[in-house]
Amino acid sequence: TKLNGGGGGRSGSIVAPLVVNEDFQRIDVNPPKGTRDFPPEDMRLRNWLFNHFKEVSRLFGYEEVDFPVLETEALFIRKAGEEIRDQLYCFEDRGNRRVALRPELTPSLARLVIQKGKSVSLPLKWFAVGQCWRYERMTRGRRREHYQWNMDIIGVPQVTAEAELISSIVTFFKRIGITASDVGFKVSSRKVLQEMLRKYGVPENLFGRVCVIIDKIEKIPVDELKKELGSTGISEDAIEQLLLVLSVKSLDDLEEILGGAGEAIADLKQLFSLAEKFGYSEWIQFDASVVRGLAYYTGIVFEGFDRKGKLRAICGGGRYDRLLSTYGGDDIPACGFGFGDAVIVELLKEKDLLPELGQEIENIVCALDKDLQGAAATVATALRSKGQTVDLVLEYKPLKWVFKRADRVNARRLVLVGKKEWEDGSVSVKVLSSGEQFQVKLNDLE
Ligand SMILES: CC(=O)Nc1cnc2ccccc2c1
Repeated sequence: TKLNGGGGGRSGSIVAPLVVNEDFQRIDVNPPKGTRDFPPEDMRLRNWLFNHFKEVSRLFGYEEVDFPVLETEALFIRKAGEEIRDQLYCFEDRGNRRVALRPELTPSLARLVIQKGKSVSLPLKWFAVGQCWRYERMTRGRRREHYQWNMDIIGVPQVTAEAELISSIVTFFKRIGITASDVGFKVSSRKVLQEMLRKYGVPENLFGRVCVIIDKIEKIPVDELKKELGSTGISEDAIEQLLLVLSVKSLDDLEEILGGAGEAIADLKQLFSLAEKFGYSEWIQFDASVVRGLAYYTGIVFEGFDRKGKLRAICGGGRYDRLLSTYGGDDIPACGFGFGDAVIVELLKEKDLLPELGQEIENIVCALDKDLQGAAATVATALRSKGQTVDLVLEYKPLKWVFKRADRVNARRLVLVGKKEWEDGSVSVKVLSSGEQFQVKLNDLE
C-alpha cells in the first residue's frame, strides 16, 4: 500500500490511508469476452432501435412477451447439425440440471404457447426483443450475445401470415429511412425441397438435416456440400437434381420442374400476390437457394439482405408448422422472424442513417449559495412534478462549473436559486440558447 507519507515527503508525517487495497489487484473492468456494455451513448442508440421494433409490433397489433434468458438445455437440443446447436451456451447448474442461455427466442415462445394451451385463443400475435447467446471458441473473436426482435403468428396456416410478417419488417425499414433500393427479401419455400426429397424417396426424418446442409450453399465449396449431402444417404442423382432446383431463377422455371400441383408453387404465388396488396412487391424476389439454417422451418422462408452484398443477412424467418408438436404440443401452425441488433447497425452506418442522439435536459437547477441547497431541491421537485426534466446540482458549485455542466448535458435553461429572489418565492431563469434571463415566481415556472 502507498501511505500518505509516500506523497512526496511533505512534513514526513505518516497517516494510514482510510482504505487499504493490499489484498486484490484491480479487477478487469471490461465485460466478459464477446459481450458488450451499453454506456449512455450506446444505450441511446439501442433504445432508439428497440423503440422502433416495438412501435412497429404494436402498430401491427402484436402483444409483447418475454421469457427467461436461461432455459432447459433440452429445448434447444435438435439433431440436425445446426451451428446454433454447436455453439450452445450450456452448462450444468448447482442442482445438476442441464441448462442453456437461449440462442434464439422461438423455442421459448413455442414452450409458452404449449404451457398456455387452451387458455389462449388463436391466432396469437406475439413479439419480443431479447438477448440471445452463443458460445464460440475464442478463435472467432465474434460476439457471444446479441439482441433479437421476434414477431410470431401462432395458429394461422395461410400464407397471409408470412405476408404480414414481411410487411411489418418493411414498415420498420421505412421508418428508419431504409428503402427497397437498399435492401430486399429473398423468398422461397422449403416445400420445394420437401417435394424434391419425396420424389427421390428420401426419408422425411432427413428433411431438417438436409435443409441445414443446403443453407451452407453459399458458404462452403459445392463439392463439400455434395459430400455432406451424400453422407445423409441421398443418392448422387438426387443431389444433382436438388442443386439444379435450387439454382432456378424464377417461379415459372420452378413450376416447369415441380409441376403446378405442389403446395410450394401455390404458396409462393399467393405470397407474391399478397405482396402486391401490402404494397411491398419491389422489396421481395423469389430465390430458390434460400433455405435458412434453422432445422424447424417447414414452408415459406425469407431473409432480408443488403443489395450491395457487403453484409450478412439482416433478418430471417419463415413457417415452422411442426415445432409445437415436436415439443409435445398440439399440431399448431406457426411462423415468425428474428431480427438481430448487429447487422442493421452496420447497414445504418453504411447508409449514413445513424441518428444523432444526445442527452436532452430541460432544466439545470442550482443554488447560488450554500444555504439554498434545500430551496434548490424544492424548485427541482416543483418542476419535476410538472413533468419537466431536471438535473439538480447536488453540491455547492461555482457558476463556471454549472455552465460547463449545462453545456455537457445539453440543458435548455438554467434555474438559479438566489437569496434575494427566493425571499419572495422567485427564481431567476437563463435560457441558454438565447441568453435571455428573467425572474419568475416558482409557481409560474413551467
Ligand atoms: C453479428 C452478430 O453479432 N451475430 C450474433 C451475435 N450473437 C449471437 C448470439 C446467439 C445467436 C446468434 C448470434 C449472432
